[in-house]
Formats: sequence, structure tokens, C-alpha cells
Amino acid sequence: MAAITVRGLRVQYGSFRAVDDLSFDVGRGEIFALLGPNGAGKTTTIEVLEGHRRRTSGYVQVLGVDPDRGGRAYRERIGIMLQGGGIDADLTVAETMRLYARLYRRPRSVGETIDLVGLTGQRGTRVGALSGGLERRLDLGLALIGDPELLFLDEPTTGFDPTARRSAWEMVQRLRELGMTVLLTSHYMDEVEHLADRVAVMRRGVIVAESTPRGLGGRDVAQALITFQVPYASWRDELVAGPWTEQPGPPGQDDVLTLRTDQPTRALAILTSWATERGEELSGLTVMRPSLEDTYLTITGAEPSHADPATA
Ligand SMILES: Nc1ncnc2c1ncn2[C@@H]1O[C@H](COP(=O)(O)OP(=O)(O)OP(=O)(O)O)[C@@H](O)[C@H]1O
Repeated sequence: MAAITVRGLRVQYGSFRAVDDLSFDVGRGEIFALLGPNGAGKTTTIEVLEGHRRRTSGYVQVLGVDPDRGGRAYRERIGIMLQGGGIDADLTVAETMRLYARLYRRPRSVGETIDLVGLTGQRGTRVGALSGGLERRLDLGLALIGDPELLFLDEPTTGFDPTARRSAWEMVQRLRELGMTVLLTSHYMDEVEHLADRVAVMRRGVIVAESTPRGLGGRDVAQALITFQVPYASWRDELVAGPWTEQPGPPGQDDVLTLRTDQPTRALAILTSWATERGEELSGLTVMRPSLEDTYLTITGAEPSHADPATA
């Protein structure tokens, strides 16, 4: 049975459709990432799944329950990582965890949860004295203390320094090993690439692409970006035709040509034999696989800027 099933979900704020005909599934034990630009409808969708926002129409089942009607029994089965706030700064980490554990009928062990989120050394530290990164670990611990089957992480590492982000990723990996289902939103493509089994890209309330991070936009198949320097301006107009489309280059680098192709072998053969016949060098020639960020930006309608070295 799927952990989450959404069919034709619509959420309106007045006459504005923030979420419009949304459908997706998340399997048990899967880490699923919802991506999309600001205002795409990710938080609204998560709030509906959490049971915190009423939908206008559509079918939603989470852990076999309609979140609108799940009540307390449903809320005990899900974990929501809230952004700090509301926690008594004078209590210690362990006291806070114990306090929250009392809200659940079958909580996790406080000690184990503290270890799981890497706060073992801070058990006796007052919450008010925790650094921002450690405070977010506590937020995660509080989301886990009820031993949820499904965890919602809405932009879990926004504002983290790189070290704190890495350790947050390690924690999520540990949750994966425990078999937990995680619904994640993030604006960091490296985070998504690292953590998610599958991603769905939202734009203006609908899903415009859904895949594994590696397969998004067909980038695992044959998509490649070929880049080289053009020796002089008119050269561009003389370029042989081939199976590619010209991509906007990096800002301020008009002498660099970037071609996107799904036939890299043929494209390279045409380009190199054409340049060889003319006795010219394709300076700085590189072939790259579009990065997740490039693909995401193409899908959501912004201009791509850089790429990963090809691994295919
Ligand atoms: N309570 C509300 N009343 C009216 N409009 C709202 C309300 N909440 C959100 N919206 C609008 O609905 C749209 C979707 O918002 P939502 O917060 O779900 O997007 P998001 O994808 O989570 O964005 P972000 O990445 O910025 O968090 C936006 O246009 C937003 O302005």
C-alpha cells in the first residue's frame, strides 16, 4: 500500500488555485521530494497531507487515512518538523524531549531519539543555549519522538551552514535505514540529489515533471551539453547544422557556445569533422551532463547556468 496517494487535489484561496489537479503517490519507505519555485504550492500541499489545511476538492489518502478526518490517531502516526519557536528556552534538551514524548501514547525512547539526532552531548544543555544547527536537530528529534511512520520535512536545512547540512543529511539517511517514509521540500538541488528516491517538480500548482533525481528531464538518457569557444563572431553564423539547440551561455561570456543535444555522439562527430575540415580548433571543448539544477531550471522556465561533468 502506498504511504501517500493524491488524486486531482485542488486547494483554492478565494478564487486563486494554489494547487490545481495534483496527483502523485509516495511508496512506503520512500524519500520523496517536492520541488518548485516560491509559490508553486508545495507548502499548501504538505499542509493538506498533514491535515492542517482543508482541500477544495480531490482525493487524498495518507497511511490509509483521509487527513481531514484522521484526528488525533492520525496525527500520532505522522511527524512534522516545525521551525523552532514555542519551546521553553529554560528546559534542557532531555527535559524538552520528555515533555513532548508525553503527548504520545507510544513514543520512542527519549535517549535513543536524542542519540539519533546527534544531541547525546547536549542532553543537559538548555534549549536557549543551543546553536541554530543544534536547535534544528532538536526540532527533528521532536518530530520523531512520537515514532512516526511518515515524516514531513519542509525545507529542513534552510539557513544551515555546510557542515550542519551534511549532518542533517546523515540523519535523514539513518531514518531511511529505519524504513521511515519522508516527504521533503527543498530549494537545494544537491540535497535532493543526495537524499531523494524520487522527485516531483511543481509549478503554479501542478506537477510538471516526476522522476528519480538522476532521470529528471531525461538527463540520464542521452542529454548532453557541448561547450566550446567560438574563435570570432561571424563563426557562429557559419556553424554547420546538427541535432542540437543552442543554449543561453553563462552571462558575460559571448564567445562560449553551449549546445544541448540528445545525440551527443552524432553531434560531436558533425562538429569535429566540420572544424577539422576548416583547420580550426574547438577550444575548450567539453561535454557535460546537465546538472539537476540545470534541468530543474529548464523545467520551471528559468535559464540554466552550469552543468556537471559528464559521467555517462
Ligand atoms: N493563506 C493564504 N491565503 C492566500 N494565498 C495563499 C495563502 N497561503 C499561500 N497562498 C498562496 O498560494 C500559493 C502557493 O503557496 P505555497 O506556500 O504553498 O507555495 P510554496 O511552493 O510552498 O512556496 P515556497 O517555496 O515559497 O515555500 C502562493 O501564490 C501563495 O501566495
